[in-house]
Amino acid sequence: MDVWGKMTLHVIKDRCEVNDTAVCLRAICHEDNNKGELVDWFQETRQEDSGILCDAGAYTHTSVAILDAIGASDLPMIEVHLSNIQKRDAIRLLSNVSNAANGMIYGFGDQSYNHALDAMRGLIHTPS
Ligand SMILES: O=C1C[C@@](O)(C(=O)O)C[C@@H](O)[C@@H]1O
Repeated sequence: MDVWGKMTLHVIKDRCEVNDTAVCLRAICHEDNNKGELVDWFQETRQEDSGILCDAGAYTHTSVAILDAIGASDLPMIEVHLSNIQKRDAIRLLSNVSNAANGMIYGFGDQSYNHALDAMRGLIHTPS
């Protein structure tokens, strides 16, 4: 079974990083296999950052450090996954990261990221 699809992260990144000038949204993508680097990345969120889309990969299911770093950023966060983590093996049913998430989008392959960007646009631009 093809779980993740054929789209490379490089292409997904290029697609997400296209400036959306209509709503002043600019995505910056960061990919790292090292959990500490990811924690650093979340801790270094910049003043101009408005939100986080997070696919923590396998760390989703194991990392409290990533959860804490995202929580400390005080930014809206949408958890994203290529695959439907609820439909896979039992170990993926638990997400630590979702405790800091405004919402989750998963199971749409590479389109998950587009849907998550749309959802983030809504979160950022909906007056509270
Ligand atoms: O690394 C990954 C990829 C994933 O985050 C996804 O995007 O489908 C789902 C995780 O369970 C898995 O460990």
